[in-house]
Amino acid sequence: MFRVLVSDAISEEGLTPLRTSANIDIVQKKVGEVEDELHTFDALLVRSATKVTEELLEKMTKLKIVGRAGVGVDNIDVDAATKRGIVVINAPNGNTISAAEHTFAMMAALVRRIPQAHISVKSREWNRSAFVGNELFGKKLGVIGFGRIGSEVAKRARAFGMTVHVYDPFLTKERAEKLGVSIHSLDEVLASADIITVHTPLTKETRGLLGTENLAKTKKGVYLVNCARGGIIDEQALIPFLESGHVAGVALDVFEQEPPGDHPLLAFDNVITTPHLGASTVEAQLNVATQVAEELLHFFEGQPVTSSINLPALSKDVYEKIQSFYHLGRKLGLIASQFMNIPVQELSVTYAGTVADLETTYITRSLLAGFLRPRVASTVNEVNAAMVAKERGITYGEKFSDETHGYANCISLTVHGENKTFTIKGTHVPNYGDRIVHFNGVAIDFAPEGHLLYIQHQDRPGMIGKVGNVLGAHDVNIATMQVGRQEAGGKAMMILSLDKPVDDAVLNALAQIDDIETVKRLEA
Ligand SMILES: NC(=O)C1=CN([C@@H]2O[C@H](COP(=O)(O)OP(=O)(O)OC[C@H]3O[C@@H](n4cnc5c(N)ncnc54)[C@H](O)[C@@H]3O)[C@@H](O)[C@H]2O)C=CC1
Ligand SMILES: O=C(O)C(=O)COP(=O)(O)O
Repeated sequence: MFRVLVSDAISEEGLTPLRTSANIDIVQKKVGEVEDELHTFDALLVRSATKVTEELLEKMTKLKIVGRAGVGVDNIDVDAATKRGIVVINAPNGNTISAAEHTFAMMAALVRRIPQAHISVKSREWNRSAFVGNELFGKKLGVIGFGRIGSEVAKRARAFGMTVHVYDPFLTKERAEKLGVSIHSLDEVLASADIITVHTPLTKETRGLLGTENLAKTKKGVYLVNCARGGIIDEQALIPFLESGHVAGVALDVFEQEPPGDHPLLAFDNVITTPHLGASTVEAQLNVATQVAEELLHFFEGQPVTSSINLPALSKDVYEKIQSFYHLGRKLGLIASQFMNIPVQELSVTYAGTVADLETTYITRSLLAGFLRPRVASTVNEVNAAMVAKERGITYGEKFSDETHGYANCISLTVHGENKTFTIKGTHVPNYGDRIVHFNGVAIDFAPEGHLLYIQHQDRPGMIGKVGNVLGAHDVNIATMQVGRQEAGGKAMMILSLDKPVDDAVLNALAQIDDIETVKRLEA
């Protein structure tokens, strides 16, 4: 049974896929109301209200996944989640249209002073001359951040006869042209726009993007809209620009602190606000809740999730193609790590044959997780493998080659430690399974499964019998045995698959046999 804590208001209808699963128990409570049970939840579903801090994650010891029913994950400590191997997913496009429409509604309301006029009429006034506004038609709209929402806002602006100037350092010229907008530098947008709307995520780079210095570069009489995240426009910096009339008006759906309390900006007649309503439509809420609920189900069923913030994105189709290699990668990493039980500096993975055309990033992450697992006490999986490797000073890289050694596909892992290098190669044979085909310089063929024993020895007659005798004397049954050698009479090896793990006494007894150089226990 998986336990899901839903700690913000999430569409009931959207949660249906989770509710109909017999294996899932949903608890809809605020974090503060379930303090004693936090360690029992496998998943946490939130919107923007719950702050998913490192402290909270520390208490949720069983947590495997955080789902954000919406876009912005600035309320989630993604690094802290990644460090713990917790997947973070969001619903990136379910509320795009609602947020774009809300932005447009705010922009129109701002330039036509609709909220102020509304309050006036409700106060039994009829003062038409006090609410003369501006047209949107013919104006220049500066869009900062041209992702999903920014581009939908631009489409609507064009329909209103506005010219759109975009600043987004990650936007390609081709995409901008396709959408009928022109790309400019930030300074150009600031200097030319009659209205500026921001649609970036809140990051280190975008916090305070419109602060004193940049606000001073805007046109006198500019209107500003923030329906993205509080803090992209610096609230304190804005005050003198409103006081001087340089900024003609501001529309804010979001604040640095929500709710904003008795905020000085609220005292300005030309600041209009809504309480973070961009995504608050029946349609958007149903979309985002359904998206995260379905993703959560996939996750619990062991299927890939496609909207993860801290994992390479993987569609079901791609997952099905890489699944076998993903397991092979894990085994290669696991075995190599035990064999090289010394500090290592570098892992080099080479893909050859059919596997080289697949989404290898994910396979490498799996291999890395397999490698790190015997070395770290905490959870390590594809989510945090890269981070854990970095913390431990282990670098890794991928290469591609044509050298398949005669197999349809081949993954080769070379581990570099101090004064020692180890290479293992594996292949996946459809309908047969994973095979290790090269181990420590010797061509061999064995399945990376169960309790394995590696024995390196000199190639002499009678070695197999001697090993069999020792294992028999210790009541250890041999399931399979593979032998290989570099050359007749030279370095040779055996890989045995045993019915049970062997203890140190057995290893010591084997190591006593003449011509045996190394004995290692490997669990796969
Ligand atoms: N008010 C509300 O209820 C809602 C607010 N949002 C917020 O709207 C914002 C945009 O959401 P989406 O369009 O879905 O995200 P998106 O990820 O599709 O687009 C963000 C864009 O910002 C650009 N960007 C990143 N750093 C930048 C920088 N330093 N300068 C300029 N551009 C930069 C990116 O290249 C990207 O094109 C997010 O902050 C999101 O949290 C989203 C939905 C509802
Ligand atoms: O999706 C987003 O980024 C939003 O800002 C929507 O926030 P909400 O889910 O309405 O708290």
